[in-house]
Order: sequence, then structure tokens, then C-alpha cells
Amino acid sequence: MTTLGPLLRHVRTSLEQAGKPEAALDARVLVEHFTGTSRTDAITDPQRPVSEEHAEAVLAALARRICGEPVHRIIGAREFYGMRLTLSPGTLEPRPDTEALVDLILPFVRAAADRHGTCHILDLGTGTGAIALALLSQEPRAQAVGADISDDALATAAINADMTGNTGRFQAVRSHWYSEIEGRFHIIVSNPPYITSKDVLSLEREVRDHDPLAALDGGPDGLAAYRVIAAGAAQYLEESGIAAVEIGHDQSDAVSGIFAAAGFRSAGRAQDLGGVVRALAFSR
Ligand SMILES: C[S@@+](CC[C@H](N)C(=O)[O-])C[C@H]1O[C@@H](n2cnc3c(N)ncnc32)[C@H](O)[C@@H]1O
Repeated sequence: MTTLGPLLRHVRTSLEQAGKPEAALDARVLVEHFTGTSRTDAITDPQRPVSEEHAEAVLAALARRICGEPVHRIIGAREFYGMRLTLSPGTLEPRPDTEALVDLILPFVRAAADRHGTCHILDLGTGTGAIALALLSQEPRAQAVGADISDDALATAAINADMTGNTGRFQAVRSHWYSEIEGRFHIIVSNPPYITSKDVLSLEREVRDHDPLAALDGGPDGLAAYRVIAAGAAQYLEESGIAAVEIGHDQSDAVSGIFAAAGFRSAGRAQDLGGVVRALAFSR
């Protein structure tokens, strides 16, 4: 009979032999997910029996991981800002870098809620709903519209709104950027596609083959979405509103220039753990 400790060791060793850099972590995530156990179970009860059905599910997941499928795609979920979000083929896997954008914009969300009793947020390119739902989870007076061109992403964002207890305050809208958006917002936030079309081709296979192209490709210079978002921001923002965007590691000057040309000035910036500016906020 299979038991938890040896199964975990087998998965970890197989991933190490396949050259996976995060073998120990990946093994833990896969085994815990497909056996319904926790990290504590593996430490305190390594002889815990694993059913044949669960062991087979773990081995099937191991085979997918060895073939290059990212671990969170295999389990269909990823943690973001303390929430567990469902993934689907039309959604980008939310990245830890994007938490810096949430940290940057959250004080503005709270300030708007203090001033107006609510805060209306527009999340352009919402994907799993990660940014909007993180903000809603942190500020109970806020409400959000999550816009995306992907029906699959919007359906997944709605599921995530449900699972995080935000159903009544989150509206998923199919829209090409602002095309179907009505009204004005205190906050416009976006993590748009920002990789140049040329660089998309040279991304690691695990990203290129599993994150949707529409979530990655920012056009010939990677800046196409910022131009649209900046150009429309004044029309969709309240007078004292804030627009905030995630950017690629070398896009700070270019994106600041695009917003400056649209009549906006800097209201803040946030860096990733490596000290690189990865999120910008603007006001009028
Ligand atoms: C980089 S992903 C960000 C997803 C999510 N906000 C996050 O941070 O994890 C960009 C998102 O923009 C969406 N998108 C791409 N082009 C769009 C367009 N023209 N209008 C609206 N959304 C678009 C993609 O479908 C994708 O969900």
C-alpha cells in the first residue's frame, strides 16, 4: 500500500531527475492537492495510507509536470493575495509581482471609501479577477467591474468572485478595454499584456504554452494597451480618481510618458522584490 511520505519522496526525486528547479515545492503542491493532505500531515504522519485512486491521480499529475505543464495549471488554482483562485485556459496565472500593484493601489481604494462611503473600481483585463478581488477582499465598502475580452476568463473571474465571497460586489463585463464600460470610477487598475510580440516567441515554453497569448502580447513595442488605457482614463475616472498599471521591468519611462501625454502625473510607484519599478499610479 502507498503511504504519504514515500509517495512525496518519489514525486520529488522524479522531478529532480527531470531537472525541475522547484522539485521539492512542486512535489508538495501536487501531493497535497491530489491526496487532500496538508504539509503537517506529511511531517507528522508520513505512514498515512494513500488510496490507490489518489496515488494514481498524483502519478498522472507528475507525468504532466515532467512534460512541462506548470504546477498551478495542473491543480487548476493558484494563491494570490491570500486568496485561492481558480485558473482556466483563458486566464493568466496571477503572479506574485502583481501583488505589488495591489499594495500600491489599496491605500487609494481605502481613501476613496472613507471619502465617498464606497469605491468604484474598474479592473481592465481582469483575467481570474485577481486584482479586483484582492482589493474587494481588503476593502468591504468597495465594488468592482472586471472587464476582459475573454469569455472564459470572465466565467472564471465570476467563479472566483463567488469563492472569495465577493459575488454581490463584482461584475464581470465582456469589453474590449473601455468599449462596453459605462459610468465613472474612483480607481482604474490594469495589468495589461505588455510583452513585445517578438519577445513572446522567446518566452520559456512553460509560460508560452500555458498562459493565453491574449494575456501576454502587448503589440510590437509592448505598449499598445497602455496607450488605450491612458487615452480613455480621463473619461472613465472621477475627477480625483487614480489610474494604476503593472509594467514590464524596462517600461517605467515609456508608460509614464504615455500617461503624461494623456494629462496625468505620477501618484506613486511600487517595486518588486528585486528593486525594479513594476507598478505606477497616476492622478490628474
Ligand atoms: C496580463 S493578463 C492579467 C490578468 C489579471 N488581471 C492578472 O493580473 O493576473 C491581461 C488580461 O488582459 C486581457 N485582455 C487582453 N486584451 C484585452 C482587450 N483588448 N480588452 C480587455 N481585456 C483584454 C487578457 O484576456 C488577460 O486576461
